[in-house]
Parts: sequence; structure tokens; C-alpha cells
Amino acid sequence: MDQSARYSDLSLKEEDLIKGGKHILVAYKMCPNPGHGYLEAAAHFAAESSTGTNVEVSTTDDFTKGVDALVYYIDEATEDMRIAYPMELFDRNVIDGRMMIVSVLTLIIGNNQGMGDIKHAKIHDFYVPERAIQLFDGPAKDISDMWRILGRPIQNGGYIAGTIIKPKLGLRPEPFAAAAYQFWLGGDFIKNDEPQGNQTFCPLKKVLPLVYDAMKRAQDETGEAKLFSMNITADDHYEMCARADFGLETFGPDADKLAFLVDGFVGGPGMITTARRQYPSQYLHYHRAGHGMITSPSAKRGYTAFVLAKISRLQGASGIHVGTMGYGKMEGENSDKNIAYMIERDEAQGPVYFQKWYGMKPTTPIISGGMNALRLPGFFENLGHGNVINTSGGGSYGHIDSPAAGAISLRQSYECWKAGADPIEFAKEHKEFARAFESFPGDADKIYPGWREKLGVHK
Ligand SMILES: O=C(COP(=O)(O)O)[C@H](O)[C@H](O)COP(=O)(O)O
Ligand SMILES: [Mg+2]
Repeated sequence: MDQSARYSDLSLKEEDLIKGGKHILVAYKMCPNPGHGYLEAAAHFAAESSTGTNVEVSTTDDFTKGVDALVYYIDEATEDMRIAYPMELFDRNVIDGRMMIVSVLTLIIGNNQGMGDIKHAKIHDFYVPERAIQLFDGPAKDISDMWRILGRPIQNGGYIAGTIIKPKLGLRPEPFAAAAYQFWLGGDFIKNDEPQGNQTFCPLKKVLPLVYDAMKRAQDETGEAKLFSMNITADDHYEMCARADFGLETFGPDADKLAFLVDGFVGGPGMITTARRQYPSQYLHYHRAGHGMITSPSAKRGYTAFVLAKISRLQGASGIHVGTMGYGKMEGENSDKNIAYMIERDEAQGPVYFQKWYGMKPTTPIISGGMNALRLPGFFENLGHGNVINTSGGGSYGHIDSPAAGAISLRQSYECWKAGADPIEFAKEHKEFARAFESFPGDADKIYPGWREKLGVHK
């Protein structure tokens, strides 16, 4: 059945829809299966994503038709399809009338992912009107809270040098805490690796007091504040809260230095919102492991990493991983800096839509995956600033001198970029940075050819 007369209106203008402020707009790359006309398939897609089904139903009334999602733009050649969803379609909380991201996802990327007439469809961008921005939680804490704890300016406070305890798994409590201590002697921020929680060989209740002890010792030794991001991810929200509560109790007077890490992609939006609402005083660290299954450019379904990041800000993530923009080991490209700009600024241009955030707190871009001191200068240059949290696991624990030297090499790398210095010249004056060349010779060869001669390294 062709439903395009009801579920599409190609005369609607995007600028009017945006000015009206009554719709969430979603831009897809959509391709129908052979034998299905583009507009017909698009209209069925909009029907299935809002008020309709594959046939007309007698129970539809005039009000129903007023909240239909409408296809307002198509370009078959580029597979572009854009749909306007009336705000009324989206479920609201009973407890406080606020919007929830699960409802948005259920409609805009729900049943439409399994339709027989659709070959594939993927969200590339979406636009949220001011009213919806008001109705989402947004972040409670942001990078300025981290900068304040670190004794930095709360604007433009600069690079936060972080790591992930490595090995990823397999450290018992004492060596785990020792690894944390060693990094903190040179760096600022440590996160649990995302699979690490309460394994039998490293029980949470044993390891966390040791980590706090390591933090205190490192703070005493360096005179600097330190930050720890604790993985509280669990299937059961009560379990998640039990972990978080134990963390707060353990860190006691230093509980403000404890962030909570949640695996928000595998765990789902409920997990993020539970953490956001139960612990609004803590920095909420959104780890996105698993996202590549849909965000990878090779995936034709789901949504992009850009969309995931934008969702995370609405939900209230204080920071989310955004990859390394082509400078690390994970998939990504230089243009992914747009992801960072969208979550850290009060307005930004996405691939399709210009978004204003109306004062919603920013979400920190967390840079992670194969990073080290040698790769960072190029990364900062591409991004144009260093106001990020970076977690370099291998880049710290892989430094040939020590994890502390690894951490210091990261900080030096930022100093080098900020000063506009030539990395090789800078290395001559900064030992830890120089030793990063010998620690990661493969990267050094690729990024700084001729470094051995220039630095006088002959092995
Ligand atoms: O453990 C790491 C990186 O370890 P290392 O620094 O040793 O490579 C992170 O979980 C990944 O970066 C996640 O990827 P992303 O940040 O892209 O989501
Ligand atoms: Mg990890």
C-alpha cells in the first residue's frame, strides 16, 4: 500500500520546521529493497516509525493523523531521507514529565530497522528543538568540575592526562593499585578498563580501598589532586548503585575525585540515566564499547558515532569517548572533530543540522585508543585545542622507563603542541617525551622520520 499521500509532504521546508520548534528532525541514509519505490518505502518507514503500520486501520482518527511522522526530503541518488517527528509522539516520564531517549530511539530507529521493504537505513544526524533540550537531563557535571579539582582555570583548563589500567584484565588487587599509583605520579586521571569490575581475582571491595590509598599517596607525593573513573556497569541497576555507593563510601572525603564509568552502549540508555539521576554530584563517564557494530562506516544500519555522542549529551554524560580522529588504533578520521565540537560547544554544525544547546552543559570528548605522546601533537593540531580527557593505556604502561614517565610524556606532548614547538627539538629538552620515541619506535618512524639521527639514538 502506498502511504506517501499521508506520511510524506515534500513541500515542507526544513527551515520552517526548525523555526516552528515542534519537531525532532532525523536525517537517514536509506535504501529500499529492489521492487519498492523510494518515496513509497520512505512513507512506509515514517508510518512504521510513528502512527502507522502496513495497512490502514479503522481506529485512526483526525488527532492521530496530526501526529504522523512526515518524510519531508528525499534524494534517491544520495540515499538521503529526512523525517519530521512531532514532539507529541515521544513518551514522557510519569514522575517528572521529562523526555527519555529510549522512546526517541524506539521510534526513530526501532521497528524500521527490520522492515522487509527497506534494504538499510542509518541515522547520520538529528535535530532537537529547544523544548526538547529543556526536557532532557543534560550533564550534571562537566570538565570544568575536573579542572576545578585539579586547581586549573575552569575555562580553557587544558589537557587532562589519563590512562586505563593495563593489562586490560588479569591484575590482582595489589598490582592493580600499584599500577594506579605509578601512573598518578605523573598524570591526572585513571579509568578502569571497561571489562574490569568485580572479577573473582580482583574483588571490588578489596581493590578499591587500595586504589584510594594509592591516590592519597600519589597526592601527597606530587601535591596534585588525582582523579579516578570507576566502572559501575552492571545488568542490575541495584548492583550498579551498590558499586557506586561503595565507591563513594570508600573515597570518603575525596569522593568528588571519583567519576563513574558506565558502558552505555552495551548497557543501554537506562543505565546512563540511572547513573545520571542517582549520582548527579559525580562526573559521568560514558564508555561506548561495542558501538562499532553500528557506527562503523562499514555498517549501513543504526546510527553514526556522531549521533551516539549527541545522544549522550542529551542524556547527561559528562564525557564520552569519541575515538581518536584517525590518530589512534580505532576506526576514525580527522573530520570526526565535528563530533567533539557538537558535544563541547553551545552551538555547532552537524553533517546536516545546525544545533543550538541553549546553555546545556557540555560533554567532554574523551580521546582514547592507541594514543601516546608521539601521536598527540598531530591530534591536537587537527582538533585545534587540548581541552579533552585523554586516556592512553599502552601509551603510559608501554613507556620504557615507567608508567609515571609515560604520564609525563603525555603532558609534555601537550606542552610541546601548545608552545608550537618542533617535537624533535622539544624532545631534546624533555627526557620523558624523548624516551617515548624509543618506546614506540614504529610510530616514531612513521610520524617523525629521521628521528634516530636527530635525537642521537643508535639502536
Ligand atoms: O582501553 C581502551 C584503549 O586502550 P589503549 O590506550 O591501550 O589503546 C579504550 O577502551 C578504547 O580506546 C575504546 O575506544 P574508544 O575510545 O574509541 O571508544
Ligand atoms: Mg578499554
